Amino acid sequence: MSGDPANTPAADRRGGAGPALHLSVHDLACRRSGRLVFAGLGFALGPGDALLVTGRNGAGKSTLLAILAGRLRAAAGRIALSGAGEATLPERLHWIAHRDGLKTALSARENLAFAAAMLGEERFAPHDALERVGLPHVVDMPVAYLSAGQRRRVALARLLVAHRPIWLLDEPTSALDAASQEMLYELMREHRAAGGIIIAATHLPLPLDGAQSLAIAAPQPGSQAQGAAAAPDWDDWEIGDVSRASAGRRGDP
Ligand SMILES: Nc1ncnc2c1ncn2[C@@H]1O[C@H](COP(=O)(O)OP(=O)(O)OP(=O)(O)O)[C@@H](O)[C@H]1O
Repeated sequence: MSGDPANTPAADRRGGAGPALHLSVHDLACRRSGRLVFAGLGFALGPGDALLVTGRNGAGKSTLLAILAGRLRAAAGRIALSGAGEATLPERLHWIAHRDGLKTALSARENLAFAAAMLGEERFAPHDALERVGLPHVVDMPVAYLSAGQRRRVALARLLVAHRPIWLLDEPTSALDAASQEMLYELMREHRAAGGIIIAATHLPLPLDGAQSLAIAAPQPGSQAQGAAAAPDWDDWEIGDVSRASAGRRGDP
């Protein structure tokens, strides 16, 4: 399939055949090891939108992404997803975390084939995705033999082997040289032009035109995470439907 947004059908530009996807977060709070990490976080994103999440080390940027990915439970708040049909939020997103999640004994191609099989909605073939991130020469090399920047690029190639309309990117430029950063910026531009949503946690400026900003600050002394985490329920919610509260899925490891 072509990666050129101009060749993408209108339904695909909205992230699928259904209605446009919207994601909103209201009054989100998180505790880790009993300590309140953040409280009162909120934002609303639609097709083509981007959110830059900033904050000092330990502010909770990765924690926010992990909650959205369904890996951590929020202490309070609501996450509303509409336009996803029967799909859950974790089923509609890619999460490129600090750890690359690659199997070191497998080749780059095998890692991407595995990811495509796991994620479904196949898009680029593994070889084509590796070509796109500038790594056609390492397709059959075990990931253990790759440099940090090459491994990061293989991880980023996962964005291309399966279609997911929401990208969660944690320090996406980490270990990338200048040319690879430009490649990533182009992928992000194409994704947004095709109606995708990007949430990026970063310490460095990223060229995401018109992006919203969310600066996570330390919670005020005495602030509370009100309410209990609800059971996960990722139905097709309407934004602002406050009667249907949700939080993440699992407790802190
Ligand atoms: N596995 C864990 N168990 C308990 N607490 C954790 C765990 N991992 C992180 N934390 C705590 O959660 C808080 C938020 O951490 P997080 O990694 O989300 O911060 P961050 O803003 O992404 O930081 P950085 O800029 O350093 O990447 C920190 O206080 C950290 O100590």
